Amino acid sequence: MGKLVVVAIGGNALVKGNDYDTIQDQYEAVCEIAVNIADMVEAGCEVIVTHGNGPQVGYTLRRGEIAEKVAGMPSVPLVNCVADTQGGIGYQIQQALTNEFIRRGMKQKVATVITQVEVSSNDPNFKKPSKPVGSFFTLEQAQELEKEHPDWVFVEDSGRGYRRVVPSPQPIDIVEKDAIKSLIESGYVVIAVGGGGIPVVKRADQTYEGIDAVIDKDLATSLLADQIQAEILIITTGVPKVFIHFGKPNQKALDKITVSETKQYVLEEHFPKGSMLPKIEASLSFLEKSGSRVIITNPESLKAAINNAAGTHIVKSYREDV
Ligand SMILES: Nc1ncnc2c1ncn2[C@@H]1O[C@H](COP(=O)(O)OP(=O)(O)O)[C@@H](O)[C@H]1O
Ligand SMILES: NC(=O)OP(=O)(O)O
Repeated sequence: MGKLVVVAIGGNALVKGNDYDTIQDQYEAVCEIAVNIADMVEAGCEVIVTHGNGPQVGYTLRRGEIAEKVAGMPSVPLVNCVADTQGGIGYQIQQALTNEFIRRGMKQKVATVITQVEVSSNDPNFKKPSKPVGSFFTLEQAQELEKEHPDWVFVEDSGRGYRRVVPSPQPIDIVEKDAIKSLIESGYVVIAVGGGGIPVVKRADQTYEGIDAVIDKDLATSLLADQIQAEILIITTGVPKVFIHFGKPNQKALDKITVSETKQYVLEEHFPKGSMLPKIEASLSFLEKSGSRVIITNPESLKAAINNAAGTHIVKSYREDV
């Protein structure tokens, strides 16, 4: 059996241009990433793919709101928007990967698992929305929209513009973890925990109920990687490596760092809250539980990254890293 690797794809990586990207544009972006994932599978890795939905879930929510306003149709609850994007993006990744394996003459099987992720209804994050979704706006546009919709909250998103935010509770349990594990053991490439998973809470009688939120996909991916005892967690995003002094003239790319060095960089505030920090927190959480290595890189570098030739590698300690 090969190394069990969980690979997360950022939702922003799937939208190339702007709000007017089509579904076909998104499929083309997915197809490019599928080539990189197929390379890893061909190199012998057992792979689970997770993905974000930040832009897409915001668009889906907005479509429902506009349909309600213009045509009086019932709006779609946020939790169902998450489920819709999980299914829609999962379908595209599943088809792109299946086709890539067919082209390569590989008999690899692919399946997407609709994944619920348990959160606590008492999570304090329900009271302070923090997860940016949907379009990017200028400050003036955001102020105008806030006037129009007093219940909407906007934040500045890592120098890229203003975005609406929704509650983002901490993931507690991946409900379908055993199904995901069984599929991997049966030889499937599995797509799971899309959009951070569909947020659900447990009722007193132990049954589940959906709740309106968007879970951070890096945190949910890290939890999944721990619960299925993966060896490596790879978080792909828009940059080939993590930097200190990011965006400044003295920025420096990091090749390999330990958990304790990473914690020091967190204290020195090298990683912004809405972008790189959740990835770093997810990485530390995985390494402090079961994981042995986290790689943060862009999708193009995946194959090189598993051969230690690309990306930023975070390890428990240099001594243990052989
Ligand atoms: N210290 C840093 N090192 C590298 N990238 C950083 C850093 N700080 C902020 N970034 C930015 O954060 C982005 C990743 O966050 P984001 O785009 O929100 O994630 P996702 O790819 O999951 O959608 C990177 O593409 C980069 O532009
Ligand atoms: N759910 C989520 O974290 O999506 P993004 O990675 O697209 O922000």
